[in-house]
Amino acid sequence: MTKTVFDKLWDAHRVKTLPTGEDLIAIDRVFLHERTGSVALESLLESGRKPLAPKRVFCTMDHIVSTQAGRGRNDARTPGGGVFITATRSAAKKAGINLIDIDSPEQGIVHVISPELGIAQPGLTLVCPDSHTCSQGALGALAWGIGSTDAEHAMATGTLRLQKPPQMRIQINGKLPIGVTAKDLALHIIALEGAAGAKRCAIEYCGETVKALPIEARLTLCNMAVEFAAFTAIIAPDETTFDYLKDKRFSPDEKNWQEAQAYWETLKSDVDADFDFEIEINAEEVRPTVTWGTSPSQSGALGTIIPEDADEKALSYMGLKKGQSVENIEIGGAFIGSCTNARLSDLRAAADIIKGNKVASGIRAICVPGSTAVRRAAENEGLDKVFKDAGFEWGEAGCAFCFYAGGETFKPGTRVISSTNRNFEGRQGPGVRTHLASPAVVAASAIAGRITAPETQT
Ligand SMILES: CC(C)[C@H](C(=O)O)[C@@H](O)C(=O)O
Ligand code: SF4
Repeated sequence: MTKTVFDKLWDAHRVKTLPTGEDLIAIDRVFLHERTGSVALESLLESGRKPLAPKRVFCTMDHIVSTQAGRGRNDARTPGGGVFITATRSAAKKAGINLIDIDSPEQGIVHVISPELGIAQPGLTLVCPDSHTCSQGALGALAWGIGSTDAEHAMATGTLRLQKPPQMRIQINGKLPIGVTAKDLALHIIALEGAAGAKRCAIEYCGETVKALPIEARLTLCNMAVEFAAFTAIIAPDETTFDYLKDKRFSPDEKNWQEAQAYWETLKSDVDADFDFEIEINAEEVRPTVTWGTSPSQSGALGTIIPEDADEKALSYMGLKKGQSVENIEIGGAFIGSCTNARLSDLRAAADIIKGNKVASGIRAICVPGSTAVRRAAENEGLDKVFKDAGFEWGEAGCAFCFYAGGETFKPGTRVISSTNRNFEGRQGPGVRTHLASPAVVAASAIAGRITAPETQT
């Protein structure tokens, strides 16, 4: 019988099929963060249990940590949020799991540091109580977001019961035009198919365009799968994946590398493998894309207009009109950050555009690297200086302005161009209007003071 890469990972982890029709799936790694992981960890300890395999459990501090440089990293940006940090720290120590604490040189957003440290690997199952865990499928892992109760169960038993999801193949062929990124591609696909378009499927992204994407861009593409209502996304591992994983802290060492790679090479869909749904995308048609509404599916290529059938409620929140161009809308804020687009390649792309320019007057522009390692690497290249000289704030690693945590935010009503993944009402703060875009478009717009593409595109 032919199998997809997803079938291969699923079958390799199936402990048994239960009378309910669900499968009991072995979980290789659990990742936690202080916002939701602390609940699971504390509940587990309170019930008198410990993780079955503490060395397979990882925890970082990312969601509520202050990302304002120089303000003291124990200072949570949510009023009253500090308790999540202290409770997580103490529970993680008691449980004996791998804790990547606020002051660790490895600290950062879970979906940024998991690949960076080689925790996400091809062929592994990895779960985290966070919806963007699908990002990590970019490395050929079977990774998906769960709730806190399931996280507790996975830690206690090393398994989870699950109904096998349907599968969707998204084949992307053709060359992305210059200046068009994986973020534009993700927004383009979601706009075409709708926010529910992935029908709770496990998506396999494949095709020549995907093969040509570096790992950081693949992570961006898979990150947005949950905004498309997918169970998760996966990209079959290849040479790009193997090269990326060499010498990472948790990657197989030299002694075990060959054996690991030989297994990883088998993790691809058979030629005649069956999928429940198929979508084909022509990458050449993708343009720099920006959302105009309050769902990631409500977007348009720069140069197009907001459609006549646009959702009224979304337009009223966003203060926009049907027929209005998505280009040249005046902004009040710009944010480069998040697990979608705050890796070194994202910061480099933005810095290239910003270099020698100034943020337009009246605009609050912020760049928050996705991890402390990204921040360090960026500083070694002098990117922090490029951002600061242009008038950007330069933060410490964390989720920061990707989501409103109750503390600092943009002023109500501010229109923000943002490299993040969610533009729901109030996502970045009460009344804040979010336009999702690539780091390049965020950078160009911050300089222009209005939504615009980098010069290569105009
Ligand atoms: C806090 C967490 C549960 C949440 C998620 O699951 O995605 C957050 O990361 C987000 O992006 O909204
Ligand atoms: S950066 Fe944003 S989307 Fe990603 S995990 Fe943090 S809050 Fe969620």
